[in-house]
Amino acid sequence: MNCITLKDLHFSYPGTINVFSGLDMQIKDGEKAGITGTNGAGKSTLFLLLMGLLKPQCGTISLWNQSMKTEQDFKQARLKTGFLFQDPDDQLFCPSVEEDIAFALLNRGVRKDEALRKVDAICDRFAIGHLRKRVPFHLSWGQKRLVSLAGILITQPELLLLDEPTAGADERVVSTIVEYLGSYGGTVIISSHDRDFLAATCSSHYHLQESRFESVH
Ligand SMILES: Nc1ncnc2c1ncn2[C@@H]1O[C@H](COP(=O)(O)OP(=O)(O)OP(=O)(O)O)[C@@H](O)[C@H]1O
Repeated sequence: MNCITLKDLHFSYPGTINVFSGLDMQIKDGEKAGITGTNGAGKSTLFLLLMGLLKPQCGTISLWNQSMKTEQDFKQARLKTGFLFQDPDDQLFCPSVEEDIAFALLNRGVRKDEALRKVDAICDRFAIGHLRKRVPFHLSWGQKRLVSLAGILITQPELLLLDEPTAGADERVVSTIVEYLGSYGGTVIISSHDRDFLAATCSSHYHLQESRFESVH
């Protein structure tokens, strides 16, 4: 089964040239796909379209073989998807790290004591327990990256969309992410300019350029 199928997708930002004019793409369920592409090729835009945060002018987006037609369709799909924004400042908005990490669980109706137990576990795994009471806005870039990741992984999503997860991250953060992805059983799409990181984490490699999504061997 395909996790993602895009057919003849057209998208442009208001008043600008087309980012995509006829993009086709398929990602299988369970695939770990790395995406490369030059600056401005549309990798972040692609993720925003997959999350339903941008709407294509035409073409179809199917997730788990279901065509995404309405906001409700995307809402359901988002419950099963973890999206790491390229800029962690777009992701973190709570007054404390602990609240940010627990947010998605509480938003899904998980009880507070259970959510906090899961926060304990993921903070241990990512060695960020000492940051729990800190204000996310004041963290370093790499710390923000780990907290953002913890906040999306805590729900154990079936699909992970990671937009340049290693940008600005030190070796420890990178190896924490590599280790996590090594034991992750879902579908992952990673946009990155770091080919070594993609080789360490992905089973397939695609290049995005001028609306073409092509497999790289
Ligand atoms: N909000 C916006 N309004 C107008 N144009 C935008 C907007 N966001 C992105 N773009 C343009 O859309 C194109 C695709 O941008 P996008 O950020 O998706 O590329 P990218 O492949 O992720 O690039 P990078 O590797 O630099 O992160 C670029 O030409 C960019 O300037």
